[in-house]
Amino acid sequence: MSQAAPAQGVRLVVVHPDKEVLAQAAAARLLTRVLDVQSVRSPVHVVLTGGTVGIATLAAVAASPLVPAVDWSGVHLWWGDERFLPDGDPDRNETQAREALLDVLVAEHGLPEANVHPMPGPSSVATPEEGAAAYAAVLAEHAGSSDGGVGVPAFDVLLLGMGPDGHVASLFPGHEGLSAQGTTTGVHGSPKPPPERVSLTFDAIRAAREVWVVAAGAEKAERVAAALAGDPVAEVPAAGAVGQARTLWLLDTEAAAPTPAPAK
Ligand SMILES: O=C(O)[C@H](O)[C@@H](O)[C@H](O)[C@H](O)COP(=O)(O)O
Repeated sequence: MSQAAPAQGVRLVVVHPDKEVLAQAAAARLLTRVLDVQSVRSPVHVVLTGGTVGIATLAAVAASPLVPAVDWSGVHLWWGDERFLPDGDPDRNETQAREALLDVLVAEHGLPEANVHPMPGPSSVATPEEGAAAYAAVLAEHAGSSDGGVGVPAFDVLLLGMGPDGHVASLFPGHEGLSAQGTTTGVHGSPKPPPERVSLTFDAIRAAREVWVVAAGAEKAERVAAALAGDPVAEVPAAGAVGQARTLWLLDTEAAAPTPAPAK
């Protein structure tokens, strides 16, 4: 896998006072971006992320007065990764997203259940690899001509949280998933529990029109700085999270804090 992420599109770094404001701002940005895209094309494809900031963003969307402005019948929701746990498990990213937002969108705002595309878990497949293969097939079914032949829809916004080790989705430093071929990969030995997961690959992530990395907390600052400095993707996977047109880093002040230079 190439060490450095390909330079493509514009990168913006936006710093917010704290993680609550970050989630509110990311939610408002997401809703207005979906509205803008709907004014020129349909459907709109959005990739969701797990993690505390990702789920807080979805909860902020649910509380927003802008929700009724979106035609949810024309929105498809995907995941960047999923913990390989049974359907309904409280630790699944899907479960947390449904509780935070999706249940209301389906029940009250016309989001078709068929437009919600969760990654398979042990309730329907035997291994993370089977889950990855099944998800790749669904992604390919929805791929348009504008995905550059990658085999995924042209994701309009792909949300990613970032771990303190610089991982995004379930792509961890030094793990083989970083160089996985295709659009999805099974993950074993995740340093962040649970150990088994399903993840999009970088090929899928980089096919997105826009990639938004949301990160909060002092424990992220050093890896945020490393990613923004363009350190090798194998060391800081977030450095590889680049969108075709735009990459946004949406941070709170703690995650954006300058970090001391390493001792000589
Ligand atoms: O399955 C997961 O846990 C997420 O997809 C993962 O990639 C998460 O986004 C980061 O670990 C950041 O999580 P926090 O925002 O909670 O630090």
